[in-house]
Amino acid sequence: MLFYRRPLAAALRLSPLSPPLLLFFASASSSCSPAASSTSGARGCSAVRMDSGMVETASTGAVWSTPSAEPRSISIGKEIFCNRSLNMRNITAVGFDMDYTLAQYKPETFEALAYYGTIGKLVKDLHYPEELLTWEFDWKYMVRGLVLDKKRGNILKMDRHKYVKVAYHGFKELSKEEKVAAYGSTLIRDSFDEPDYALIDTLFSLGEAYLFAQLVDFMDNNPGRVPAGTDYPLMYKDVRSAVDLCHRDGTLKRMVAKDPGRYINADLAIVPMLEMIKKSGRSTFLVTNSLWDYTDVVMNYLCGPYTSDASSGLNHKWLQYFDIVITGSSKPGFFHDDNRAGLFEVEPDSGKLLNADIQIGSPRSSHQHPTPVHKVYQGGNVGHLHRLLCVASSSQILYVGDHIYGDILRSKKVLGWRTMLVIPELEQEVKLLSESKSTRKELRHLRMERDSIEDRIHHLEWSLRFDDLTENQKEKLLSEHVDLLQQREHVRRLHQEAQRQHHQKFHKVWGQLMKTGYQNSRFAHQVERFACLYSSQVTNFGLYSPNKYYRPSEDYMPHEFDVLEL
Ligand SMILES: Nc1nc2c(ncn2[C@@H]2O[C@H](COP(=O)(O)O)[C@@H](O)[C@H]2O)c(=O)[nH]1
Ligand SMILES: [Mg+2]
Repeated sequence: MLFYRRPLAAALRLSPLSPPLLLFFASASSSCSPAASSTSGARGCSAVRMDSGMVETASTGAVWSTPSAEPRSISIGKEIFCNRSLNMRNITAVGFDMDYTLAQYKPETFEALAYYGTIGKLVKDLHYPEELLTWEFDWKYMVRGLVLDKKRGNILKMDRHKYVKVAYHGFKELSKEEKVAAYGSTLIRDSFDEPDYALIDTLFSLGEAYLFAQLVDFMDNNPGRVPAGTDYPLMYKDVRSAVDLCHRDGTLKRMVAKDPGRYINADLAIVPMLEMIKKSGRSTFLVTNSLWDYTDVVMNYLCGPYTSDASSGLNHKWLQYFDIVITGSSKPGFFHDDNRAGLFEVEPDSGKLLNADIQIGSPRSSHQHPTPVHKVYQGGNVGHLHRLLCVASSSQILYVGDHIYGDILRSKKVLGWRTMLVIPELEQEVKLLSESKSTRKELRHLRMERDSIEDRIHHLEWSLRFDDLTENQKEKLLSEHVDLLQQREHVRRLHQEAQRQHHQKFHKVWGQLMKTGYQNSRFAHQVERFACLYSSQVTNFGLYSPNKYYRPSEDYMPHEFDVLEL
């Protein structure tokens, strides 16, 4: 049966500020009291259950300043790692992103919601076959840092030089030859960027990447069953539009508002961390792309144990922990100086937007609290924020976010903000890494052995070129050569298998997040370049002194590894 394409349904073009949506969240508020939240949020417990298998939420609520008899040690999975030195004494304002930074979504429920919502729209609005409704989502399959090749229907993992090291067509792994044929040309180095490629650089994108792979497989095996005229890029576009709509039309947010604990990990350490920052004399701010009504739902849930009483739903008390809140910020555009987006004041109870005809103080030097007239805004740009915060220099701002492009790259590169990237996957990665010391040693030995055999082979082949060898000598060298080739093949296989097993401990398909083979992955490279600090959870920030001087570890070049026996 053929399904015909029609232009993207008008339904896929809702305005982000659609009034019904704002109204919906205003009326949904009563269902968001702590009493209405689900059991999985573990609210009120002294520790939070690790639901996702990926994220261990911080969670006794203890912060650095909590009095304790013994000095606390920080487990490696909760450490803050430093790429570029940062003295907190120079920081006068600490800002936070909300989604996937303060609010850690549970992928098994939240991303599943996005996945099934997207399929619903593909079938209903874009005439994909109903069979898609029976598909299932493996939320652990895709990882951050992957790149989708929209034209070829491939999913790629690259190293820091943008060499494709792992590649799948749908769910079928490409052979080495196929990889080289598609991506091996060193003359035409692809940038692997939009519009032909899509970067899976936020946890929000895991579902759409998985669905794309499923659709590629489906189309290959059932060419007549996707809407006529559909090819891989168009399929990606359809998925993207449908995901986008799920974020805008309430498919996701309505469900989260009904039961935040089902979709978001509660984290009792958020409020103590924010309080500690404020007590240290710094301003705090929130800049999120979410609109006010949803921001209020999520923040009320996250700060709820400290601010809610039985009679109130969304009481906005969480606002006390922030000096400025900017919603609907449209990052990364927000960070562009030439962004002319208007700034609106948000009236918290009604959600009404008013023109922000504000009297904002001029920049002051250091450690002075801003005294803005209002607290909650929508839109605007970084210039507005600087004036609201009264910072003298952008390097006095530390911003914590989860999205390299949306939160970190531009804010650091162009504005000079200091940045911290939240990478929930890191907790598991460092744990496995610390357990794999002996395997890594073994891998290094195998690699050295392979190198040494290869050198002997080359030497032998060189010797065989000389004419003055007797037949006897030649025969001996040739038989040694055969032996060495066998040995090399043996060690190569051992090494390859050990390497494969080592990577599979991290992820069955894509391996270690921060590495591809021996090289840093493209994702790791971006973390290194753009994030001053990085850590598994935002609340790890509360485990350190607010005046800490973060210093990077020593850099090493390849020659130093051998000389220093690292
Ligand atoms: N319209 C779309 N919105 C999206 C998409 N992916 C995520 N989102 C929304 O962005 C904000 C992220 O907020 P922040 O706090 O991290 O700045 C949140 O409301 C998401 O729902 C998308 O593809 N389209
Ligand atoms: Mg975010």
